[in-house]
Amino acid sequence: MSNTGIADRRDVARAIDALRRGWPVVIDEAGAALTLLAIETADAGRLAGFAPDGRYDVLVSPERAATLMLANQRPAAQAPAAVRIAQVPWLDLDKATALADPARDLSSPMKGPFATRATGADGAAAAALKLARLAGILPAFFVRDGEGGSDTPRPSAAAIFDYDAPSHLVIASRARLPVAASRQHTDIIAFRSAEEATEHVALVIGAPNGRPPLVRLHSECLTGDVFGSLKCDCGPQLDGALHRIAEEGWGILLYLRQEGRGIGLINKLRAYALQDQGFDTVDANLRLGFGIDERDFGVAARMLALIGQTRIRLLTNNPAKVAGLAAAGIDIVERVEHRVTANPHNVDYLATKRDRTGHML
Ligand SMILES: Nc1nc2c(ncn2[C@@H]2O[C@H](COP(=O)(O)OP(=O)(O)OP(=O)(O)O)[C@@H](O)[C@H]2O)c(=O)[nH]1
Ligand SMILES: [Zn+2]
Repeated sequence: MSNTGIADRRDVARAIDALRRGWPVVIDEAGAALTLLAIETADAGRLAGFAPDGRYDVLVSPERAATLMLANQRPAAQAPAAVRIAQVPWLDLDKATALADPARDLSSPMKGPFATRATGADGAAAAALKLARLAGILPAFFVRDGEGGSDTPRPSAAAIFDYDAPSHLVIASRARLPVAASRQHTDIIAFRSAEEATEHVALVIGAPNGRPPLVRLHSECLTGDVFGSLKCDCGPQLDGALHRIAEEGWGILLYLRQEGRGIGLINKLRAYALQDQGFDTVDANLRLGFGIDERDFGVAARMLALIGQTRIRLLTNNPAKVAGLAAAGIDIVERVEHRVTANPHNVDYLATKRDRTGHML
């Protein structure tokens, strides 16, 4: 179970809420603390309240720093948790926004030079980036050392890292759900963690027949699943997976609420805007300051364990899903290829999956 208590988790929840509203947050880490204000949700008044003396630095992710061609001075083997850009007189809200938001990279190229300095608290800085992802905002902050006000949410770095641990997930409800793809008995199971608003779902099609179930991990894609977007392959993959499982007569589709490979809908649409400028799906994520794939497949392993099916056949082309599930204790007896027909709009996306993220296509 969890390493952190209810009070810790409440502090993380309050911090996520505060970031989205443009309020400051303090992250505690053994003896050091960072006070943060998210750049995306800041405005002039909030920034003045955050730093009445006008003193602040800017904290960005290593991925964003690489795009900006900045890095903390460290041995190369020791990748920085985050990169802290020291304040210079002209680093105002507008310039900080340009540092944070790649939408303006082409129209307003960066002005420098910038100097970087030690983050002050590496664990807290790394936790800040995770908090941004949990809040669905750009991972970039105004930062000061030490205390905030007495009413400022103050989670520990450890509580932030533990916050979305798969062990918090429980089955909340199970019901019958006839679906167009299948004539077999189908159940829908909803999972919930007290911490997160998102509800993961499993469709259990057919009944155990002695063979390990055919399992598909599908990550949420609003644009592809609901609107029939042609930019990706999600819609046809979802439909194809349901039919494939139905043909087998027994299997499970996990619908994981990990929109945009874990960066959330708004950040995915920001990545799409960058793709409109010519960047591919990998570079768009990196320019935004995220990893290429921010999903944790431990959640899927936990769902399978709760359903009681930990020996499976996995429908995927993605080696990271195989590795992630195996690392979380799932026995994958077979990987089953999951191809769909390309279209003119997603042919480059599929080529990038093959060439840059190791998909077996
Ligand atoms: N950040 C980002 N996410 C995307 C983009 N295109 C699709 N996605 C997301 O990628 C996820 C789709 O992943 P999956 O269908 O699980 O496929 P996969 O990881 O490529 O692996 P397979 O099992 O081989 O299909 C969904 O969450 C989509 O929202 C993109 O350009 N940028
Ligand atoms: Zn998609």
